[in-house]
Amino acid sequence: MNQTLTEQIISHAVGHPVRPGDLVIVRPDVAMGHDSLTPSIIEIMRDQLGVADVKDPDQIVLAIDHVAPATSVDTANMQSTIRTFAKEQGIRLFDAGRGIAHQVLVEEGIATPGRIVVGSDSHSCGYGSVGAFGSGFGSTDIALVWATGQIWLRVPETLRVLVTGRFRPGVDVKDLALKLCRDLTIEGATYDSIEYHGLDWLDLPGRQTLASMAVELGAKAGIVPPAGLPADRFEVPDWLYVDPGAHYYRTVTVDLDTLEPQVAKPNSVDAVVDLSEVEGTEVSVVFIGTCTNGRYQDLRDAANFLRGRRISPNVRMMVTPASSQEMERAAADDTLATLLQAGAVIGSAGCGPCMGRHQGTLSDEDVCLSTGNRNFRGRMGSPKSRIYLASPLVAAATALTGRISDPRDGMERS
Ligand SMILES: CC(C)[C@H](C(=O)O)[C@@H](O)C(=O)O
Ligand code: SF4
Repeated sequence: MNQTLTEQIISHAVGHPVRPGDLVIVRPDVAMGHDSLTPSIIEIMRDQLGVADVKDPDQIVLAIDHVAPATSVDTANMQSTIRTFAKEQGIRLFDAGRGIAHQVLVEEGIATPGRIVVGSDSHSCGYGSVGAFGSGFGSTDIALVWATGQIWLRVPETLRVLVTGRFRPGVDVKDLALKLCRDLTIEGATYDSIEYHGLDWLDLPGRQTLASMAVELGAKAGIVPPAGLPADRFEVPDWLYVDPGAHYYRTVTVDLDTLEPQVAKPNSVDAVVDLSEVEGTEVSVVFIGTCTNGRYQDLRDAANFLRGRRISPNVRMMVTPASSQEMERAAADDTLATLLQAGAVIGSAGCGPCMGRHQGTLSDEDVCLSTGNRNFRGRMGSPKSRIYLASPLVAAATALTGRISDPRDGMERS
């Protein structure tokens, strides 16, 4: 039977071939919970489902990443609840400072090709970067997985993104992710699984950027075929391969040879334009971080651009590494030092100000250019603030001038 990667993974999990539209019950390999929702998931499991103990502690992973370390007595108490629960149930916990779950589960080899990884977070689609079926679910669904080990799923249709060409200097995978938001819109792939083809050459961080933004198109999952992943870290099961006979209900093509730097304007992820249309817009904050663009390579790109220069005095620049490991790499060479010398503030590894809860919450007056994935009204703080989304390179160029700037100009200068 000819199948997409999505269909292969779900078929393997249920033990028989599935088709789009089938309703199936699967046993996810991993069910992740983080500090924002785990206390309520525990409550649902215990008070509403009447189940005291999780079915399989080895299936569950917990992370304290959203407001980490705690910022108030309330968040501190919620995090204590999570620690106690993890200890008592024998569940693996990545505590504050280790980093964003979506990054940590990839680093730790918990998300691997062919696995089903569900999480209480919409950006769980990012696990598709390693050829897993990663998907976000609501608290009740996750509580059910913890209680029973299982979840029900409707097999999604698969939308194929076919990428040709190569990025030109100054353009990167974030521009591709934003271009897809522009072309498909925020509802263009509702409940689909997106598969990104033509990218066997793309490195893992690039795949993570791309897959993490599948949900911004409404998708249930976003999978990059695992060919080209570092073989020493990721074993690809023999039943998981790109089948030339697979059926995609729709194919969208993007040619990287002609792709320009892209920017999403406030207040929608699909309000995307070529950078030239918003070039010169004044900003007060630049944020580099998140599960989309907070990795070493992102910090490195910004540092390379800013080396030996100071950011504009009109801008505050926040840099939040996605994990302790990524932060360590940035500290081991001159990446962190370069960013500090340029005037950046470095936050503790985690989600940082992405959701506006700490480490750089935006004021009424702020206009932010962020490397994150969402720019809804009030996303990073005040509902009066405004957020533009772009690549780390555009973020660095913008921090330098205090206005949305094209990194290609700076590259020519240096
Ligand atoms: C807090 C969490 C439930 C939320 C999500 O599901 O995505 C957050 O991570 C986000 O990015 O908005
Ligand atoms: S970094 Fe932002 S988008 Fe990613 S999980 Fe954290 S809050 Fe959500």
